[in-house]
Amino acid sequence: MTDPALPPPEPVKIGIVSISDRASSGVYEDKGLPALQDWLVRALHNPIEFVPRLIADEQQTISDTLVALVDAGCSLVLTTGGTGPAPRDVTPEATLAIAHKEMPGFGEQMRSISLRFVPTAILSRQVAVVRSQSLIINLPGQPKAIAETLEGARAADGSLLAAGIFAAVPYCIDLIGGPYLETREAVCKAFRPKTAQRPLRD
Ligand SMILES: Nc1ncnc2c1ncn2[C@@H]1O[C@H](COP(=O)(O)OP(=O)(O)OP(=O)(O)O)[C@@H](O)[C@H]1O
Ligand SMILES: Nc1nc2c(c(=O)[nH]1)N[C@H]1C(S)=C(S)[C@@H](COP(=O)(O)O)O[C@H]1N2
Repeated sequence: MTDPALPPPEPVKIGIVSISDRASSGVYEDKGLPALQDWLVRALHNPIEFVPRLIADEQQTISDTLVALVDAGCSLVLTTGGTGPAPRDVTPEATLAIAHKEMPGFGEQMRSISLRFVPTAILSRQVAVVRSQSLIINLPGQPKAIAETLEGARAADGSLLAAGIFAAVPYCIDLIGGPYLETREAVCKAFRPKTAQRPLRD
């Protein structure tokens, strides 16, 4: 049971960016932004202000969009799409171009989790970086890959086979000076060292 004396969760601004030539030009319906939004609402207790962007696979547009979202105060920016090897897949290059620090563990863990779902997981060149007080993470373009990489792989009984990368996101955001993110344990159990933990909400 949640202690009623707990202060309310801090608000957080999150940028969500769907990068797809076809979705951004109307060839197909964008499923990236709804998938990102749905998962984050399920996973977090914090009130979220989403800043959504649907853009084409153009390196400069992607970099400019990421910088604008960071400047607008997004503590977290999640992108989906454009991480593969095709000529128009330039999301990692656009992300690294505006990085202050690279965070290689996120990409490594996402590829490792994703190999439990598809052998082509190794084709994703996804990266994560810190820019100012914002963590930016690339996710693959397949809409189902969003929950897979954020939440992890589960056995039929619901137990975790591989931890999703979101478990490490709240503490990373603590360390770069952002709001205290509180996750719903049924979706994602955030890990923080004991000294950084506040009372759990559920
Ligand atoms: N925003 C999206 N909405 C719905 N489905 C998507 C989206 N992005 C990707 N997909 C699906 O995932 C597949 C792989 O994504 P990928 O990012 O490689 O797309 P793509 O082949 O480069 O084309 P595009 O950039 O035009 O979406 C796509 O072929 C499509 O079926
Ligand atoms: N979890 C997960 N990861 C995944 C996939 C997937 O379906 N699920 N698709 C893979 C495929 S087929 C490709 S080509 C790469 C790059 O995808 P992108 O260009 O859409 O970002 O992500 C890979 N990673």
